[in-house]
Amino acid sequence: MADITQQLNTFLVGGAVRDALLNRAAVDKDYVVVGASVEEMLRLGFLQVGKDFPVFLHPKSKQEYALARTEKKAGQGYTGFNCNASPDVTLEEDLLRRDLTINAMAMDEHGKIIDPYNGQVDLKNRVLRHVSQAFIEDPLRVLRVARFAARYHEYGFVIAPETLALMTQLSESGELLSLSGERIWQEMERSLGEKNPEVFFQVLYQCQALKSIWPDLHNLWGIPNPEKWHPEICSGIHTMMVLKQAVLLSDKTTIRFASVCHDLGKSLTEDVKLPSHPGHETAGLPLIETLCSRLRVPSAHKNLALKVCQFHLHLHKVFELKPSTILKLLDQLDVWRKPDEFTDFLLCCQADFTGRLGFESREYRQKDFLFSAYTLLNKITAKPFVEQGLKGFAIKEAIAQQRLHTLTLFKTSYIEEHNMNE
Ligand SMILES: Nc1ccn([C@@H]2O[C@H](COP(=O)(O)OP(=O)(O)OP(=O)(O)O)[C@@H](O)[C@H]2O)c(=O)n1
Repeated sequence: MADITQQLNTFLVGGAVRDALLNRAAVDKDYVVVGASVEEMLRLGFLQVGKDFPVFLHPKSKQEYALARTEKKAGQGYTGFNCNASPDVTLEEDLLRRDLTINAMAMDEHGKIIDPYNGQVDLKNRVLRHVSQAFIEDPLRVLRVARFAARYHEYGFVIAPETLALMTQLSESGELLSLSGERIWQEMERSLGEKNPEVFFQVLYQCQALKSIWPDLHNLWGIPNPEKWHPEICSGIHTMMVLKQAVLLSDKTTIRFASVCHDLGKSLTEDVKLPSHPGHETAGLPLIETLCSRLRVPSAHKNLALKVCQFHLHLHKVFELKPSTILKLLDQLDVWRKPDEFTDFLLCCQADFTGRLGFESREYRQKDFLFSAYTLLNKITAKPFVEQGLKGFAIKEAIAQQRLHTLTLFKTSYIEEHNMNE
């Protein structure tokens, strides 16, 4: 039986065309339909999904088919659009409302590319360029361009100066404040999953968007650190270096997000105390809480970020801590109940340590030490104490004693074995 799309004039559009030309696998396929009406789509069996726009799902393939449309911004925010999806809207008109030239190409059923805004030239020259002034009608596009810059950094893409100027204009107009937290987080989390997420934040910093969407992170640029521990000096640059190191260590966006958050408290250090940052670990906690509730950041991301922020210095200094303090640290990290989060915490601390100019390939023994200590202590169970007839609180006490004893011996032998006495 013939597919219902054969009765329509359909074109593959957007990301699928772009990624096909880049020889990159596309996640979604979006189609645009020219010359059809809502009634015709429904009659053919498509399922309407768009509330604000005439977007449909193919009943079998579940791929997206949208009627060609033009849009005009009518008010503030995302929903303030006047949309015209009448059958006389042309493909070129539909492509004109799109964000970037590389996203404004279409492909017909024979594989022919329709490219009225020179997307192929920009793709070849590795340029992210807006299609028209309609770019500014959707402030989310500032974040999208930053995300594409992060994703395609490895291919050598840069943002066209005139597009960056438009992004700056949009950011400085305050329009970004109308974006919902969910939409910001969606772009941020996707960017964190890309190969060069630091480019996302750098671009947003450069065009002043970070000032609107995450002012505490923006404020880190220009905040100095002691040169001995931070030859790169600037806290913003350090944070980006940490994120790059986190990418080398893990694919998890939880780890990458926590790496970005770990030094936020430094934005609050009083000038007289600079370049040191006493108490920045606790100062950062409410900043993370506020951001996470504003952007509705998932709890796994938030919880790891809070732990890394509060305890990263404890791990850096772990060899200076008494065994009883190390045990307390393990309890505060909730390692006995959350071993996976603990290993993520260790990776974040490693990224913080190696994310400094000239420290990139330095060994971070603290991680190895604390993980080995945890593995050893985790073998201590209640069983022998139960067999001795101990009960309730006495068992807890006995386990704590045994852990302390084991840790004391382990720390001494570790330090000796690694010649770390002086
Ligand atoms: N704010 C937006 C969102 C989307 N689009 C257009 O809609 C297409 C599809 O959007 P989407 O699926 O969100 O993005 P993709 O470009 O497919 O990118 P990704 O690979 O990240 O899904 C884009 O290519 C672009 O032409 C746009 O112009 N402005």
